[in-house]
Amino acid sequence: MPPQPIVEWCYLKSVKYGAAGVLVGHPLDTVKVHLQTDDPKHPKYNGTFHCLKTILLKDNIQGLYRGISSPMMGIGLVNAIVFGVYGNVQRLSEKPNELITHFWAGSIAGIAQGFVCSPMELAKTRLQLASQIDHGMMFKGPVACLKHIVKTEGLKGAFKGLTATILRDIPGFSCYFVSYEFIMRQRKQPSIPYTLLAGGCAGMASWLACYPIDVIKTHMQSDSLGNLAKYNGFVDCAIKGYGKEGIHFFFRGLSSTLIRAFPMNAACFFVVSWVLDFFNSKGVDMVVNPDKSLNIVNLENTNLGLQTCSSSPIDKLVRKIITNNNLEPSYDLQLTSDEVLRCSVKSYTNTTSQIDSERFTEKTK
Ligand SMILES: NC(=[NH2+])NCCC[C@H](N)C(=O)O
Repeated sequence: MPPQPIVEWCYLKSVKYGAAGVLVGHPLDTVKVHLQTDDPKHPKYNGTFHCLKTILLKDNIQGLYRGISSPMMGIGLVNAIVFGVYGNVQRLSEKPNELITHFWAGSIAGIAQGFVCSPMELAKTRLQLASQIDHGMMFKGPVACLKHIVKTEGLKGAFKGLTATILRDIPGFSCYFVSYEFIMRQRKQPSIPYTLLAGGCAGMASWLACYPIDVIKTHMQSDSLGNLAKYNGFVDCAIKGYGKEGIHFFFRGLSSTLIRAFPMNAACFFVVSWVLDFFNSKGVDMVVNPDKSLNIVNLENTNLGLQTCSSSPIDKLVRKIITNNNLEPSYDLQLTSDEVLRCSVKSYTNTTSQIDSERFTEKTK
């Protein structure tokens, strides 16, 4: 395996493309938060589109984009933690290709990102609902909002909703990765549209798995600060919400979440698989056999356990390696098994340190 510039790379990519996803998805996130916190006795909104329209008419496009700076600033870090932790846990486990491993790796990633995600979403939620909470106080941005919270409530205040965030994201991310893997495994060579479909479905499945906990999280994070707080914690919030409105409480805002989840996560997985493709094309390993034939291990689909939609035909890849290693570029290429490509090199000038047979055997085990 290559060393870990992967984290840096993923970070830079996810900042860029994560930000694009946030830009597209934020209005529906705002709708979700408003629907979740609407008063069931005197509802202001009667559905996703009504809510969208009402906010637009009242507050303009600004109303829908309020609070966006928080996920904009945090999404890169959150995604880097999610995909970095998930990938490494999955890769280093004993059975990296079993679905159950993806499940555990996703859960651990969900816990790890919670510590950044929770304050990020706290600021986001409070900015989105600015006109209704904090005495209608308008903060300049997420940093000003969190500063105010830390000043009045202490550091603990900035982590309001942490338990709910982690409890949401354990099922959220385990379901996210398991469903993505499962859908991708239905195809031998997933096309680009298929990869987008898999990512979109994984996003929707993950929100279905954790939505009621997300409702509680939003209520915890939009609750008044200090002594004025309505809820005494996660369980108290769930009981009070259920008591007030029954099971319906846990599902308000679900449709806007699902609509948002599809494009957002289709794009997210697509970018990730594209980034990994880049590494996979470097992660091809090879060994020169005593008979001067060359074995090339195609690491595609093993790196970070994500299946990729490779745009680079293996043939091109092999050519690159051959030239990079100053090998004679004419070769016969044949597939000897799913993972191992054997190509005989007519002649070669030198063997670089990249070529070592032990790594080869380990990877094909
Ligand atoms: N419930 C979850 N956290 N699911 C994972 C999806 C995360 C993704 N960034 C989204 O907001 O759609």
